[in-house]
Amino acid sequence: EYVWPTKYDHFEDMLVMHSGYRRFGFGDLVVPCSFGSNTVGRQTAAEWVRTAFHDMATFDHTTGKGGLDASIMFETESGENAGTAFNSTLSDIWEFVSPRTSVSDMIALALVASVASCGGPEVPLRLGRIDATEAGPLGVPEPQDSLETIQADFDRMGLTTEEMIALVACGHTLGGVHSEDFPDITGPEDVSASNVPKFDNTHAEFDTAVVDEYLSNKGINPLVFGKNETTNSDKRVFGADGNVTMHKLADAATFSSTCAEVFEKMINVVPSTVTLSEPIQLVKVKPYLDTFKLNSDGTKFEVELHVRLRSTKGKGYESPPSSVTIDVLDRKGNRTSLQAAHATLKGGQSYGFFSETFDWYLLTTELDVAAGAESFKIHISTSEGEEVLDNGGTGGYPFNDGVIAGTQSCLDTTGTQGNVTFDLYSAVRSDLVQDLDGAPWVSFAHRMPQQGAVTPRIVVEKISMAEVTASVDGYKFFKGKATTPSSGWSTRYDLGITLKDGKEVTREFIRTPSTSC
Ligand code: HEM
Repeated sequence: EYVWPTKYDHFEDMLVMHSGYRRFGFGDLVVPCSFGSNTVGRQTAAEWVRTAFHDMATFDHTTGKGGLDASIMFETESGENAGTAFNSTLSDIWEFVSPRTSVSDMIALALVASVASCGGPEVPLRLGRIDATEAGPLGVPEPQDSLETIQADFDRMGLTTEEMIALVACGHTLGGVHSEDFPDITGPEDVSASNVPKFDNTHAEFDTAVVDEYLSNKGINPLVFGKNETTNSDKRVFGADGNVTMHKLADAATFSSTCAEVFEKMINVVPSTVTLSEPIQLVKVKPYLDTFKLNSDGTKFEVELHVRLRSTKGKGYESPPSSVTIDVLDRKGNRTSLQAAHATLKGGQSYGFFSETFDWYLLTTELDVAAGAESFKIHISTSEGEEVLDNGGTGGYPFNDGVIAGTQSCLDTTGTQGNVTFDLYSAVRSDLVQDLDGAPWVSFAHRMPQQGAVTPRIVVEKISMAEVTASVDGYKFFKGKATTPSSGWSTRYDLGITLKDGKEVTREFIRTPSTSC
């Protein structure tokens, strides 16, 4: 059962909240499938799918090396990765990379989002991929390769002939071949950005056209019907088992379910040292503690709390609850019920792929610092009765009032050329200060440019904080300094304390401040 918070909460947000209230906008780049963030002759959704394949295609199942590990970042100059698609995909996902999101997990998400946006099936998404720090071996099949070579490549990746056929057909239902990168395939007559012969007549629809056109021997796929037989690799691949698999794939439902299976298998091909999470499940009731801070005189906690209810047909609260109440437990054992209101901006709803809808409730309140804030439960009243959610049986959703982000945190741009310094403050509950094992800390995620790659690397630095003289009743203040290249100033940090009994209390994934010191 889901217990809040998890390190993948942010990922689940990116996966599902594409429009409406509190949208994350990751899907915008591939919506609609035919355009997205396209430029002439380029289809972003197709590029994202191709990038996932090329990154994964170097896997060797005998050594467990390679696979979806973002090593493509360092391999874009190699011949088997012709075209600008890879760097363009990596630039697209750049701003979403964080200490909680590896580039390789983002590539997997990119595939899932593209397939969804183009009308394809839901591909389950597991997380936990770890990024390579250098180029891996080569190994992406190329159009001029013989069937034996291509089969040997897929065999090395741990995929059967049937899976090979399906994966190529599922991939090549989108996009086409760029004349600028493959003039030998498209012909020398018109080599231009806009000349991109497509794999089928519906290149922006995730459908069986690529299969149908192949089977009827009447189509436009440049890797099937190309004048140059040498580069007709799709023709060789599709016919590898005497068209048995292609005939199966001609059925729309089979095509859809098979593509979901082989895509899932493809994005889960990871180095043997990586353990992936369970597939991300959409959470039915999810809280967001957006603000939890001390007011100016330190007597109150200022709280802004959202609750997101899934309202997707058949999967959530289809008719709006009559009330959503937050039941707050203070440190003295007292409970207070506070009513959350349906959010009003953009109708208080957000939307995702596969007709997902969510309804948002908001509570803005102040709580007494003297009483403390332990945890909260969520009460939801519907026509069927009242439901009390206690965070998957844990007794409540924690406020974690042991460590609070200091609002004094600020950005100092006057430092060394090209760098910025942050003064980061935390408030630590006074009764915990005597139990500290070492100083309170900041875990700061630097976004460091990396040589040979367009995507930065996340380097996490643990910084000790020192006590400052200011304090309020119940809390002591600490300060730490982090310096980072100004190009990567917008990042995240965690605050934490380690107690003598080994327990850690943290407040995580805080945005760096933009106000100047
Ligand atoms: C034998 C294996 C394969 C070969 C030889 C091959 C070859 C190619 C070539 C030459 C292109 C044109 C690239 C460009 O001009 O930008 C292409 C595009 C593409 N490939 Fe493959 N491919 C193979 C397998 C796959 C697989 C397994 C997938 C996905 C699962 C895939 C997905 C795509 C997509 C989506 C495009 C369109 C890209 C765009 O329009 O920008 N390919 N492929």
